[in-house]
Amino acid sequence: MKVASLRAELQQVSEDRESLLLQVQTLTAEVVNCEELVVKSNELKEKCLSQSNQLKTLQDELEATQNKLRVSDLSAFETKTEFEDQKKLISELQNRLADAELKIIDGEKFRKKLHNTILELKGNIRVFCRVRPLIPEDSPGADGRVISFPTTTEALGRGIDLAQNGQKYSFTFDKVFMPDASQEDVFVEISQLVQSALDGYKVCIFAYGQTGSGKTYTMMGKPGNPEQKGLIPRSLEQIFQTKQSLQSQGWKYEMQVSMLEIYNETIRDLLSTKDSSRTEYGSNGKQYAIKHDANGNTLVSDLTVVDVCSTREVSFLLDQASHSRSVGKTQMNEQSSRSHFVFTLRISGVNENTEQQVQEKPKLSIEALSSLSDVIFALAKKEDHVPFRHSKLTYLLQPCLGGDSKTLMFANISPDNSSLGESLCSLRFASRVNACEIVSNLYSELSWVSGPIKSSKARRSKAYLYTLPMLPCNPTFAI
Ligand SMILES: Nc1ncnc2c1ncn2[C@@H]1O[C@H](COP(=O)(O)OP(=O)(O)OP(=O)(O)O)[C@@H](O)[C@H]1O
Repeated sequence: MKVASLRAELQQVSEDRESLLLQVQTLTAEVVNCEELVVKSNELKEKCLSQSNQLKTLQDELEATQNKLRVSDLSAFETKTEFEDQKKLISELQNRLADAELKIIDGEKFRKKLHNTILELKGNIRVFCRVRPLIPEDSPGADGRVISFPTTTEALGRGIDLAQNGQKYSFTFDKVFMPDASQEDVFVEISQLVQSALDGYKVCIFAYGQTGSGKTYTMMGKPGNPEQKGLIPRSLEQIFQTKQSLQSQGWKYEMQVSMLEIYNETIRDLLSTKDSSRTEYGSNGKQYAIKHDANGNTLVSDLTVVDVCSTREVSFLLDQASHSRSVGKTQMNEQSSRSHFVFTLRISGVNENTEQQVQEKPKLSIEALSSLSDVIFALAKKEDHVPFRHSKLTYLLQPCLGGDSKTLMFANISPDNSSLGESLCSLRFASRVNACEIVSNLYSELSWVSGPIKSSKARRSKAYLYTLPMLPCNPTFAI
């Protein structure tokens, strides 16, 4: 019984053991599972931690970006406001600029008017006297003591005295240049006239005097020596510089040059491309007829007119003309004093902004020299008939002696005593010309002579620069 009970018990124990073993197995498997789960859980934890870190970073970044966005929004707003302000300012400045431009245009018109008034007050015909220094070519023993320059307040810089046979002859001009006056000193005095040419007025500058008295030196200067450049190159430099600076105000200028020589009543085109050395003087097949149109304008037919844009181009043409003159001189076999050189610059300007014009209508006429005195004295005596048509030269000068035009005559004087007679003659003639100032203004009112020369919109302008040899001494010039 006991054995049976023990067996039963053993059986039970073994069953329990089996069951427990099974449980152990199950639990072992579960433990393994659990361990795996713990590993996984740890991995997940780590992942979670890293992701939460990432999330944190992203959140921080987001916040920073949002901050930035807010700042950007703010600055965009500020920029927009600033832009609007700037736009307003620009529009304000544009209005002010337009006002200023109008004021400049008005100011420029006013300046032109004042400038012209000043020149009119100075006289539309002015005479400058220039005494050249003694040069090695002067006769041996020559001295300049026959000429002196008064130092009284009224005559300083304007007076010149000549002593002949114990007698003193005194003259006063608008300006007297002593022998030491530089080319620059002389140019300073005429630069206002050059400005007038740019403003649309006809300007005529001519040099008068005996041979060797310095006409060419005054007008052209010494080639190859910049300090001794004459009035023509200096005027051209001023004209081209002003042309450049006026471009910003809308002005566009066009310049044309012609150069001719008159010898013995014959006109010679100094810019003709036809080789004049192979032809007789003045007879290169062209007639150079002087024509007057219905408006009273004068033209020289067939004359070469060259468009120029720079001083270099004009220098080239001046060289060409000078060469042509020297060829002509050889043909003439005469002293240069018998020929007259005429340089003409035509200036046409238009302002694209204001549609203003400064324009010259072709008007040129040439005639012989000796009639100049007849014309001047007829003007001085206020005679009904002024003999402009008597000579080519006075035809040429006709537009320059009336209306708004400005004429400047240089009386060039040699200083040596052997030239005294001719110097006296030149100064007497120059004095008579000087006396014509007021008559010139009077003449502008005589509509029968030249007709209207100016309209409010368009003006002619022309710079004439001449060298004229001396007129024959005429007792009627005596003062
Ligand atoms: N102001 C001056 N200073 C220095 N030299 C001068 C001056 N004026 C003239 N001369 C010199 O005097 C000489 C004669 O001058 P220029 O040739 O200009 O005379 P001109 O009146 O043109 O003569 P022409 O009528 O014969 O052509 C030249 O050698 C010139 O260089």
